[in-house]
Amino acid sequence: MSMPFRYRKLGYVALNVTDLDRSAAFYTGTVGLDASEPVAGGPAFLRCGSDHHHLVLYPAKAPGVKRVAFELESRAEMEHARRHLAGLGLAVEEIDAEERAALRQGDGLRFVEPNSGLTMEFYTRVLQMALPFRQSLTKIVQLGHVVLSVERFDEMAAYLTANLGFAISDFVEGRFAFMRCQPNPLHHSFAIGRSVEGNHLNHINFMVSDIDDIGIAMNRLNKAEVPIVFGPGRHKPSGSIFLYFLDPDGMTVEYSFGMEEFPEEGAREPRMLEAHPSALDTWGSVPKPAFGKVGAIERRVPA
Ligand SMILES: CC(C)c1ccc(C(=O)O)c(O)c1O
Ligand SMILES: [Fe+2]
Repeated sequence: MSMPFRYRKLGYVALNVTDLDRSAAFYTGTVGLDASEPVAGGPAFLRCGSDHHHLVLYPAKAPGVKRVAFELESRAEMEHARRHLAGLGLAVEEIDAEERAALRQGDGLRFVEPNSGLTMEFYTRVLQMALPFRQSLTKIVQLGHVVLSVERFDEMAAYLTANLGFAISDFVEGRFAFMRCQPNPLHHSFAIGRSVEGNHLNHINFMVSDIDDIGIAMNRLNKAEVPIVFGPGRHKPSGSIFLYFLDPDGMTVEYSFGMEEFPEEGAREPRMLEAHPSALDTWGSVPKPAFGKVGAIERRVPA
């Protein structure tokens, strides 16, 4: 499997939200992230680990994904990526000094994935916070993955694997492709689903360290009247136990516990799983209609 440059991990997701204070309060007070700075007028920098941010909220007219950012292993990998992306003919934009300072990042480049219109960012250095993530509400251990619904499903899966260093871990036939950013071991840090109604966010995921976090979250969310839209259940592809709910704009958020990991060498081949409800939940729950529906992919205006 070719690796044109080496990823470290899914770094952060930038979301557009229609009421910044309401969403910041939700992601801290209900989801359990910590704010790294006072929210003020935004963006709001939220974290679930030592990095300065894993979720960045921007005030906007419509909810959606502004960009998805991946951390690369080193500055040398950043150079490899820069050259590789230029060779693909992508217009690569360096993040300017002012924005890098606001993001507390040492570097960063952005480009648009041509099939989905998603802005992707690569970076290597982000401020490490002095105090540990508090896990005050639930034991979130990391930002897990992002899933998009896209019309050019086959083309995007082919593009990401042929050109951007992703490897397919599993398919659900014709419906979903789950991808790891090599050599990160997680079954998927990014996935796409087939859409017939435009390109949009499906969900973002936070991984928790304990199965109890899933059950406790279900009761906490029900008490707070947060709509639960799928689960609890267990995903066949990664083996994780999950619960999905809606944020104040109707965007879908997932908590999950446990996930298959892949070695860098000798990883198993991707499976083609039958498109059957039990491939998504072996426990038998089915998604509510609001699952994975809200969140436009922001179209980037070139500088
Ligand atoms: C239903 C969604 C797209 C889904 C399916 C399977 C997994 C997994 O195996 O972990 C997910 O994380 C999902 O979000
Ligand atoms: Fe997921």
